[in-house]
Amino acid sequence: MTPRPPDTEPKLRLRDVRKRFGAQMVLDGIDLDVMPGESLVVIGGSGSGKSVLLKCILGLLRPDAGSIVIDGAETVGLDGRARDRVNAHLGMLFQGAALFDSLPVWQNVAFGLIQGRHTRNRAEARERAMACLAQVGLRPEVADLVPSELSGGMQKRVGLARAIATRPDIVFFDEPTTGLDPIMADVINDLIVATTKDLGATALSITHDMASATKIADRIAMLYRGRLIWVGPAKQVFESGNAHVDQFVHGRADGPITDETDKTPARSGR
Ligand SMILES: Nc1ncnc2c1ncn2[C@@H]1O[C@H](COP(=O)(O)OP(=O)(O)OP(=O)(O)O)[C@@H](O)[C@H]1O
Repeated sequence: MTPRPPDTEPKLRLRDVRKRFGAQMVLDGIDLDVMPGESLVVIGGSGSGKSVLLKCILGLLRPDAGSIVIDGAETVGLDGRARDRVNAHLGMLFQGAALFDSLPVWQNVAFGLIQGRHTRNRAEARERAMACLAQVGLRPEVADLVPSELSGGMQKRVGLARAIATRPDIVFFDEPTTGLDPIMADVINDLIVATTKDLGATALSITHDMASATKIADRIAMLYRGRLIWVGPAKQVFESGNAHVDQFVHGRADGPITDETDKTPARSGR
């Protein structure tokens, strides 16, 4: 049998993506490719547009112009069922975990399985949820608690279990370590690496926590004033040769980044 050629098509391809709010240009022509199985992290200061970029990719915001191709198919302009079909292949860990407080943990994890019609069988959904909870290091007893009974770190684990429950092709991580102490942040970073590897998934994360970025990224891209000013291997981010990147990743007050809102790299557990 002839070996299958390696995947050379990006899992996610952005071309000239633009978004403005009134007079404020937030995304000013973003080009980005994320290859299958790759983990790419977008870094940038507060207000640099990381969340807007993520929302555009997820279809929660419509770009003013440009193209966002997921698995070879254009997604800009899709809505209703067509968008749901795309999103059924995506997993998302929201900032603050965004769990439903009225539902027990296992139902939070199973939510996407039932909603995305991966299964209609409640017992099967619970079984899958329990397996995902074990994967993120939570004991079975946690399954029947409600999120408010859990610590912040445990809630993040539940959010991660939910993100991977549907075995998505692409997982998105929105500031995954925000609000966690440095040790718990490191545990979550390790789990992110382990679970995405286990799925063979592609990962796109946004963060301003450099410890997290360097731990989970194969490549890092820096967003500044609406543009990706540097994209390169994670290992090179501290020797990028770009003065803006250098200032940001070392968290220096002095340098070419002059806008207060642009220079806020955070350590874990900011
Ligand atoms: N729906 C909206 N309407 C108007 N302006 C918006 C909207 N969403 C975002 N913005 C603006 O776009 C800019 C980028 O915001 P965004 O939330 O993407 O930043 P960020 O890089 O994710 O910041 P942080 O790290 O603080 O979360 C900000 O100036 C914000 O006020």
